[in-house]
Amino acid sequence: MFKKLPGDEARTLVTTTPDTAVVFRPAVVRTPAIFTVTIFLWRLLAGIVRLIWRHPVAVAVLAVPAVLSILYGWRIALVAVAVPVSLLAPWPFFDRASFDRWMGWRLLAWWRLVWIYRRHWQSVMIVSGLGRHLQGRDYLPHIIRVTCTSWADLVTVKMISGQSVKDWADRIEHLAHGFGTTSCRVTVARSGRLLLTFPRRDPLATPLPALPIPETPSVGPVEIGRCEDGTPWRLKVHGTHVLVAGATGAGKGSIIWSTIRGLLPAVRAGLVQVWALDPKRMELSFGRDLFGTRYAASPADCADLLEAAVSVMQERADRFAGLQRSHTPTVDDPFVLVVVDEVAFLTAYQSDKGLKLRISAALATLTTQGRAVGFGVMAALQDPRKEVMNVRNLFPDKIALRLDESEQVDMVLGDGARDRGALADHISPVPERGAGIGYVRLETSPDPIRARAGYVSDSDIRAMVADFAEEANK
Ligand SMILES: Nc1ncnc2c1ncn2[C@@H]1O[C@H](COP(=O)(O)OP(=O)(O)OP(=O)(O)O)[C@@H](O)[C@H]1O
Repeated sequence: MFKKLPGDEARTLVTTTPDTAVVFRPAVVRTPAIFTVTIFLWRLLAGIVRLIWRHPVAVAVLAVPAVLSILYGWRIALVAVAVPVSLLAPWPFFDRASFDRWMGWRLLAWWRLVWIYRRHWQSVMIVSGLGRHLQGRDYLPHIIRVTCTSWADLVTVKMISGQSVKDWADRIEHLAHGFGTTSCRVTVARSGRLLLTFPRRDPLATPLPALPIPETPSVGPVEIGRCEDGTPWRLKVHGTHVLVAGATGAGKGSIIWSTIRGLLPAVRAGLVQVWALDPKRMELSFGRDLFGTRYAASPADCADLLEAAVSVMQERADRFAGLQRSHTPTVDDPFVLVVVDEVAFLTAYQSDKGLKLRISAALATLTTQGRAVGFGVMAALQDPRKEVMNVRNLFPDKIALRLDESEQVDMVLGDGARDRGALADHISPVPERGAGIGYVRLETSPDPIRARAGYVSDSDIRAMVADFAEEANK
C-alpha cells in the first residue's frame, strides 16, 4: 500500500533520480497574481535601492539629466550636462594625479566592473568550478567591490560558504584568462573574503637604474628597488637571512649589489661589514676593495672566511649572553653581512668532502645563531632543488627571480607560493624586461610581493669603489 500523497501518480514520467520506484507529479497550487506582482515590485525596489547605495555618483550622473529633461525640457538637461563637463574637462590636463584619484580610477573601476567582471562572472565561475549549478540554481561567489590602481584591478569577492583559499589559488589561470589579464593573485582580505589582483599592465617592465646611495648610514631595511604597487622595495637584512634564487641571467647580481650600495654609508661609518664569498670570481670581485681582507674566492679560502665569521659570532654571543638579546650595530660590534654568490658551488657541487662539510656546518651555524647577535647571510643560487640547497629552510626571507620550472617556485618561496600568484617561471628571459624582477616572500607574510631591483652597472660599482677609497683616505 502506498501512502496517499497529494498529486496524481505519473508512472510514465522519466526521472533522473535512480532507484525511484514511483514518481508523483506534484500538486499545482495556483499563486494569486497579487503575490507575484508584490514580490516582483519588492525585488525591483530592493534592486534600485542597492544600485543607488552602491553607485550613487553613476546613478546621479544619469538620473539628474533625465529628471531635468522630463521637468524642464531637453535644453535645460543639456546645459546641466555641458556645464560641469566643460568645467571638469581641463582637470586631467592640469593635475592628472588628483583627477585619477577622485574620478579617473573610480570611473574606470565602474566600467570594468560592468563590462569585464559582471559580464563574464557567471561563465568564468561556472567553467572554472568556483560556482555551482545545483537543482536549476546558480550558486556564485559575489563581487563586493572593484577598485582600480594605475596598474591593476583589485576585485574583492565573497566566497561561497565552504570554499577555501586553495580552491581559488588553484584556479588563478582560469581567472586571469577568463577576465582577459595575464595573471591573477589571490590574497585573503578577511574571513570569507578574498582580494583578487588582476594586473592591467606591468609597472616593472622598464629597467630601474641603480638607486642613489643613501645620505645617512643605516643597517636597513635597505631600499633596493620598486615594488609593483610603486612603493619602494625595502629589503631587511639586519635580523634575518635572505636567499636569492634565480636562473642564470635572472639578475641575482642586482639584488646583491643594490643591497651593498644601500649599506655603503653604514659600511663607511663602521656600523656594517660586508664579508664576500665569490666562488665564481665574477660577481663580487668587481668591488673587491669594498670588502678589504674579508673576501674569499677559492673553496678553501671560503671555508676559512666562514669559520672566521662563526668564531667572531660566537665570541660576540658569549659577551652578549645574559646581557642583551638583540643586536644594535656599533663600531665595536658592527652588523656583519656575509654575502655568498652561488652557494651551491661551495655546498652541493663541492668535490672535496672535507671542505663541503666545513662550509655547510659554518653556514648552518651562522644562519641558526647569527640573527640575534648581528650576523646576516645573503646567499644566491641558481638551482633551488632540495639536494642542492639543504640549508634552504634556514633562510627566513626568500626571493625568487626568474626560474626555469614552475615546481622550483614553491621550492624557493615555500608551499603554495606559486598558487598565490608568484609566477617566477613566467618572468621574461629578456634582460630588459625580466632581469632583476622577482617575487619576495617574507617571514611575516604568506603573500608574495612582486618587485624589481635597481640595476647596479659595472660603472656604478667602480664609482662606489672609488668613492669608498676616497672616503677611507680622508
Ligand atoms: N635589475 C636589473 N634590471 C635590468 N637589467 C638587469 C638587472 N639585473 C641584471 N640585468 C641584466 O641582466 C644581465 C644578467 O644579470 P646578472 O649577471 O646579475 O644575472 P645573474 O642572475 O647574476 O646571472 P649568473 O647567475 O649567470 O651570474 C646583466 O648583464 C644585465 O644586463
